[in-house]
Formats: sequence, structure tokens, C-alpha cells
Amino acid sequence: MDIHIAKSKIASRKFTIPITGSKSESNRLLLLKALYPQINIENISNSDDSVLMQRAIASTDAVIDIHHAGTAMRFLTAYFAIQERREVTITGSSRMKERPIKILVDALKHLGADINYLENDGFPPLKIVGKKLTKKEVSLAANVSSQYISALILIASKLENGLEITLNGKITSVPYIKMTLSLLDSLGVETIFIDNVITIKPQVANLKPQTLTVESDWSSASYFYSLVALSEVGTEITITAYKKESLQGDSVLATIYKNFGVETHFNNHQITLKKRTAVSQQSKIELDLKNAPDIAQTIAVTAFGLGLECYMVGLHTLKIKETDRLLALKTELEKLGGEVIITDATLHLKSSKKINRDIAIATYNDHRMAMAFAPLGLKTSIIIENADVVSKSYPQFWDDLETIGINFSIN
Ligand SMILES: O=C(O)C1=C[C@@H](OP(=O)(O)O)[C@@H](O)[C@H](O)C1
Ligand SMILES: C=C(OP(=O)(O)O)C(=O)O
Repeated sequence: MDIHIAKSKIASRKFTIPITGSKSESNRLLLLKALYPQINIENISNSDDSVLMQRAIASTDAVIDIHHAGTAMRFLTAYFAIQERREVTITGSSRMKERPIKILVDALKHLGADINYLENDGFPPLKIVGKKLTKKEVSLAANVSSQYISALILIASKLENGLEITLNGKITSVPYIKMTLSLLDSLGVETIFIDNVITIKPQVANLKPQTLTVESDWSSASYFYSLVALSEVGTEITITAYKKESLQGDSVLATIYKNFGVETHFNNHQITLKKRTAVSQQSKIELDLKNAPDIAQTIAVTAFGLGLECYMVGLHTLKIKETDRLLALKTELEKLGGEVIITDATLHLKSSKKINRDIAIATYNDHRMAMAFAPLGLKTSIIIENADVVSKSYPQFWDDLETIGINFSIN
């Protein structure tokens, strides 16, 4: 399905859009619920990745296919490694088979796990025979993906001696590690994170039944920030349900988008995004996104839509996500008339005056490519190819865009 967006304007009505739960929080809590069934989860994400996670945990099949879901792949590898006597193959999409998992598998094997590669060494699919893991110390590289570390933290309190994890190298995507630790803390499991060492104590004796409410997804909020940034001064959109003290690192959007003239007002669990001021063409946006990699695409496209120069560092994880996001951004922004220089960890967008119209944006099986480029429909007519990829994290994305007045047709 391709979507043709005609040059649009956000309708002047005031909208309140409920956004689905964070897929990161949901997938952690789903795994924790499998370990601690007394947990009850509210506002769980309806994203494909969370539905796949739920199904995988409930499944008794010998082969589990988690498609494109990176967190599910990594968290379930750790989970199945401790399901004693259960034998499972975890596989995924062709892209998942290119996303590295060796650092996590080596760490689990060091703890005693029985895991084998079925195709290429270091990559899914994996065959896992669940065992009791008895060691309590492990170290791993922390500069490739925080998901490996979160996976270990999630199972740690179920190991008889808990776990002490030493992180080597520069730690990437730290807020996601802290999110995992905070969720354990809220269950009453003791965790300590000092310098590069994380300690998780073994399971608390009698964990009380409790309900945890997932905050809405901040990465999904980024597309509304972009829509407001690309609109006239005075435009407002309200989204729910958010917390001022968020566990999600992408909540840094509220600070970053001030650079694009967008103000954020918290009112109970609603946030209103308002375009307060126009942005000078001379502004240059400079950001380090090592703690919030998932909003890089949104920010690059907002800057392009406003004709601003943008230089982002800390993007070393983008090459191993749903697609090589650095290359995908460069290719698609250049079709639109942008000039982009990339390295393995940086992206430099030059300022530009013109946006080519009726360009078809390829999405590379990456939900964030589709959603990041859609707001450009406020500046020009644009085509988003394979637009249904959005369901990986935000299945209602196109319905919500229609609600706020974006005009499009489906081919
Ligand atoms: O733990 C998580 O929920 C996530 C961690 C991040 O991955 P990396 O740590 O691989 O950067 C992020 O990009 C991903 O969308 C979700
Ligand atoms: C990178 C992402 O997800 P995952 O790694 O879980 O596939 C994402 O949602 O942007």
C-alpha cells in the first residue's frame, strides 16, 4: 500500500490524540509478567512488536517467528535460555537474520546457556535449550545495543544468585537500560547501577500482585512534534497519555523541539505541542542522539522541511536497526533535493531552500522511515511507499494523521 499525501494543513480544530503504549515498556513488562504472573499491565502497546511478544510468550510451538521485532528477539533469547528443558527455535524476518546477537548469546553462554546458531554465526535464527543458569557474573560490550543488556537484566532476578553485569566500552542507549532497571525496582527487585557495573539481586520472596500502567510511546510522539514544527505559528496538537517524569529517553523531544519553535505543555496526562515561534533559516541544529537513537529520522526530516542545517552524532546504532537508517535517510532526503553526508555514526544535513515534489519515499521495511517522512506532506505532495510498515510500532498512525487534517489517498 502506497500513500499519496497531497500538500496539506493541520485543520484548525483542537485535537486530542490518544497514542498507544510504549512498545519498549510493554515488551519489558510482558517478559516480566511471564516471569512474575502476578503483574497486571495497563495501556499495553497494540504495536505489531508487542503483539508478537505476547504471542511468543503464550506459544508452545517449537519455532517462534518474531518478524522484525528487535526487542522481542533479544529479550526472548534470554527468556528461553532459562526455561528449563524447553527447546525452542527463534527466528525472524530476513532483516532480523542480519541484526547481530552474538554479544548477548556469548554472555548467556558464559552463564551456562545452551544456544546454537542455525544459519550464520552471530545472527538469528537460534536454537535454545532452556537450562538452569547458576553463574552470577558476566561482562559484555555495551556500545552496540542496549537491548542485550536489558535482556540480561530482565531475567537476572530469576537466577538463583542474581547477576552482576560489567559493561565494557562506551554505553549506548542508556535510558533504555535505566527503564529496564526502573521497572524491576517498581516490582520490588533490588538493582544497583554504578559506573559500568549493574547488580540485580535475586527474586524477592513474595512479590505482591500489582498493576503497572505503560506510558504512551514517546517515539510515536515525535511525528506530532515534527508536524507541529512544520506548521504555522499558533498550531497546536494535544496527545495523551504522558508523564512528566518519563522512563523513556525519547521524552527529550520536549527539549529538542524548542530548537524548532515547538513548546510542550503538560496538563495531567496530556501534552500540548504548540508552534510558538518561527525558526530562523540561519539556525543550525547540533545534537548527540546516543541516548535517543529512534528519533534521529524524525529530527532529520523536520530540519530538512524547515530548510535548516542539522548535524547529529551518536548515531552508531542506526546501521543495525530495521534498515541501515543512515543510508536510508541520505538516499531519501537526496531524492527530495537535500544534501546529506553520513559516516558510521553521524549525519550532516546541509541547509536547503527547495523540496522536490511528488517524490516516492522508499521505506525499507522500516516503520520510522514512513512516519518520519509523512509530516513533509505539510510542505509538498509526497508518496510514502509500503506505508503499512507503520504497524511495527504505531498501527493507527495513518488514521491519526487523517484526524488532524492530513489529506491522502491510498493506492
Ligand atoms: O530496549 C529498547 O526497548 C530499545 C532500545 C534501543 O535499541 P539499541 O539499544 O539497540 O539502540 C531502541 O533503538 C529500540 O527501538 C528499543
Ligand atoms: C529500533 C527499533 O526497534 P527494534 O530494535 O526493537 O526492532 C525501533 O523501533 O526503532
